[in-house]
Amino acid sequence: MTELSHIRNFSIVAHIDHGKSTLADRLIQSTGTVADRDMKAQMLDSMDIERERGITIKAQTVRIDYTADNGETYVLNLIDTPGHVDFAYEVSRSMRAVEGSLLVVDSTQGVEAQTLANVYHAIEADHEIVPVLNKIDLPASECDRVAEQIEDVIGIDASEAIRVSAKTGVGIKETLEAIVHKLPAPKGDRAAPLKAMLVDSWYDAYLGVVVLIRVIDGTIKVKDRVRFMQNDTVHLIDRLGVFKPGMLPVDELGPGEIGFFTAQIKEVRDTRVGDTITNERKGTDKPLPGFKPAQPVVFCGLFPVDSSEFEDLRNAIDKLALNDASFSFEMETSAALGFGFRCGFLGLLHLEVIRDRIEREYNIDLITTAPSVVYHVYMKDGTQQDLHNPADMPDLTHVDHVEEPRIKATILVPDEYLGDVLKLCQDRRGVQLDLTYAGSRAMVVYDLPLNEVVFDFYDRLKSVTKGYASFDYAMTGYQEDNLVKMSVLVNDEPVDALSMMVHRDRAEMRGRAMVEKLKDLIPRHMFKIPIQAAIGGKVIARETLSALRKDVTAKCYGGDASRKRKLLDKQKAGKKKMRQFGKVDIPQEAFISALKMDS
Ligand SMILES: Nc1nc2c(ncn2[C@@H]2O[C@H](COP(=O)(O)OP(=O)(O)OP(=O)(O)O)[C@@H](O)[C@H]2O)c(=O)[nH]1
Repeated sequence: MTELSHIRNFSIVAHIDHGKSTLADRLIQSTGTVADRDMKAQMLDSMDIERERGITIKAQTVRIDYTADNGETYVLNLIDTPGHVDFAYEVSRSMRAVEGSLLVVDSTQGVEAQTLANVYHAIEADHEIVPVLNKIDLPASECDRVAEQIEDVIGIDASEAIRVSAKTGVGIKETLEAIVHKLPAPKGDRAAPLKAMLVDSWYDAYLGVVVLIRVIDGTIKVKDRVRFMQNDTVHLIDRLGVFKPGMLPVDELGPGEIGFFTAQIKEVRDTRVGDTITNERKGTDKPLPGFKPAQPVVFCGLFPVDSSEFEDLRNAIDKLALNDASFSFEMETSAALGFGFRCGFLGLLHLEVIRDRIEREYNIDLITTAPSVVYHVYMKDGTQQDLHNPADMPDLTHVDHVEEPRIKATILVPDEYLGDVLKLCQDRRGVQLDLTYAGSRAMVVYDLPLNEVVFDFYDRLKSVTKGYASFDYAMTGYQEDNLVKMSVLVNDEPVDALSMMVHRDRAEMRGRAMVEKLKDLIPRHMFKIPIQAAIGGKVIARETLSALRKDVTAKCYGGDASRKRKLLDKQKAGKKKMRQFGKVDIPQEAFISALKMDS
């Protein structure tokens, strides 16, 4: 139990790659929280995939004991927050558990789109913010310019920004002192009934569900019976502790403290982030304002390439979902792809992470169908349905109108690429909301349909700006537009996995691009194959794949059966990565490639 005046709770906000994890590592290391020999670079990024991609996904936390220059020892609780736009929701909720933030900006780069997005979460959570200029060891470091930019663009005082090199350790002591002296101590009442915030939870193979909490009032001890107020369930605390960063048991957690407990909870789904935890008896009657659960916004189908792996895929998805309440799934059958799952994700990165993990950790080859957003379809009979899969779009004659989700996108980009960025946004049906300059960088704000962003917008943005643009977005709401389902027919058979929702004005262009691509991607067969794009019954684009003139086996001399068989076997092996549609084999890459746009 630590006195409130000696606790500081904080998070670090930064744009990707500006050095958040490196700084966290330094703070942990310099305070002796982890012995040097145990120090692995980037302690806080626990999952392999995160380490490989260098991004932090799951919020983690660590308790640091620091003896300040005034001789007093403080407990500093750092909650690590994810830096990527898909996980904005996790950022905002973990911010509510702390009182302050270090705002880390790479002094060779300056403020980026995610710096802004994340610092706004901190401002919204009423944080005291300490600016930190990182990477001052690099020759390209421009602290004065970047400090000025922080003041101009974000509007907070950066005159006392701490100059740090998380790499060499310069400025780390100053950072620790600033945490103690500039960030406020938490408030709370020890004598009040228990009130704790459920900050995060995850599944551990040995312990079951581990719950991360921030105690607001009262105390929590092992063997306490606690109530989850939103869920209205009661659990017996069987283990209580803090992260240093390994799990260290404690007897009690009091106001202002951050720690974890386990209570024989089986599934992450039984724990709602943002829930208020109180005593079973004589608990508080004033729960904390709850968070809204994260809603999946991007959906796609995941199918095993080899249909005999369906059960393995089910097993993999079940396991992944145990630890990720924001990932949703249901079984789906596709005429073309067989049995699979329709899955919902927070965004494209989330999708990629899950797909990679299934392929890598569970060794299952997947076909991913086009990512789609959730449309609101209003029927003529006055009913409304949420459309998660373009293949399920009702017949147009019954549809009154369709609404699609829109986003507000903020893009920061060096001047010289601005023209290309504006063109890209315009091509994606964007409406410009704002354009301002901060030094030699432009900040553009666009209202865009999420649908136009989900597939390859990041890739396109990166390529037209040579990687210099940064991007962030937030959902703004739904808006009606002229949206229709485009189906694709190969050899007169509809390929449901290639259906997509498009804007009517762009349908022909998209249809043409799609059939042209498919013509290149589908190998020639022994017969002519028409490839068509259609809206309702109307064909809007058509290509024909001509027939193979020669039999592949024709080259073999008439009687040599074994050679002939070898050749056919070889063909068969090549077919493994193909799916059959009617009489036509379509290679797996065709599904992804055909959906990429070249605009
Ligand atoms: N030269 C120099 N490099 C640094 C410094 N701090 C971090 N880096 C490097 O910058 C890169 C990004 O640092 P990270 O700590 O992974 O950045 P991050 O902000 O945690 O990134 P995400 O976890 O992806 O959000 C790494 O290659 C670090 O080694 C510094 O002070 N000086």
